[in-house]
Amino acid sequence: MDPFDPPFRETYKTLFDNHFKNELSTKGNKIEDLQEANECEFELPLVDLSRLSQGGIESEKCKQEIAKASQEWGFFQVINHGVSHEVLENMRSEQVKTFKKPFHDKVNGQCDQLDFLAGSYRWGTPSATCLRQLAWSEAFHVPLSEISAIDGVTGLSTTMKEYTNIVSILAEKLAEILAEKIGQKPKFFEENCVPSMCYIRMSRYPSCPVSPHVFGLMPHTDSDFLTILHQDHIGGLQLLKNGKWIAVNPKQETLIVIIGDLFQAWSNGTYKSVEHRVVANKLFERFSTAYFLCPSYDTIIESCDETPVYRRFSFKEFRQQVQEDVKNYGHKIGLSRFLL
Ligand SMILES: O=C(O)CCC(=O)C(=O)O
Ligand SMILES: [Fe+2]
Repeated sequence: MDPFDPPFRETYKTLFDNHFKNELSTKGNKIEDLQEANECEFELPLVDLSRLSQGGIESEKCKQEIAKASQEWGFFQVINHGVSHEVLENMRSEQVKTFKKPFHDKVNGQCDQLDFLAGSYRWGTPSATCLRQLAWSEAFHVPLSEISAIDGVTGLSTTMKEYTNIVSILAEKLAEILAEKIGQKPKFFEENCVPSMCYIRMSRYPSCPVSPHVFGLMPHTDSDFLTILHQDHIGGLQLLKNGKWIAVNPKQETLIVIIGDLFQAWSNGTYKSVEHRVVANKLFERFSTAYFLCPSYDTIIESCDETPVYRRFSFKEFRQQVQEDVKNYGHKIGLSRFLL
């Protein structure tokens, strides 16, 4: 264990003790479905976005691929997305440096010249009642408004600004294409997705000696419109398709697009918000950066279909319901709460 790692073993000692005591009596008790992911015959769609600027039939075909992947997979990869190699690399190296600060400085928000990160640090799962619910990861969860408000004095803040400026344009462009394909107003995102609600999550998954007994990140769906994810070369991200977990293998220079719950509701179930998770790695640490496209709290999510599957709700209502369910049941229930 490195000195900057969160104290997983000490803090969650009771969960570890209970788990391994039970394991001796029941044999196994590991995350039993982990093996399936590698035996996958499917290839996650890969969309070349350079065709969007060609106009005409190529651009139209590209838009159709984006919509099809969002319907069939709720997950796809993009290349030629407009985020340069340099921007991706800078973001990664600044992120690595930040996570390698002493654990207590990260918790107390006392990282040198990184005051804007204060209060944004998360690690583990405070509500976990068993080892399977413990996320073996740490993250900085930073609203865009925090980033834009700071003067770019440090490497990290300048790099984050640069990164989010360009990724937010990409997120909005993809969202507009998806809106157009279901007959919703493409301008919706420009009008409703304000920077104070969109955020970036920088994650680190330390190497995990007790893998496969814990996840890096538990199975979940994203509570936003869509997420743009950049993962490093280690791997571990998986998505659920037809009841099977499928590995999203790292591919250099690609970004991953994940459809969130709000798009599923707004499209009346046409686009899918699928479960995904991160498997902890025994030997290597892993880094990822996720950008979440979210609307303001009072934005109403309502399908334009004549026979809606979900009742209309505000984003605030959705978030409150998720928080309440997590508190009462230990996990998110999500969109099924809003079914008609
Ligand atoms: O780190 C990853 O690959 C996935 C992160 C993720 O799913 C999330 O932050 O919601
Ligand atoms: Fe996610």
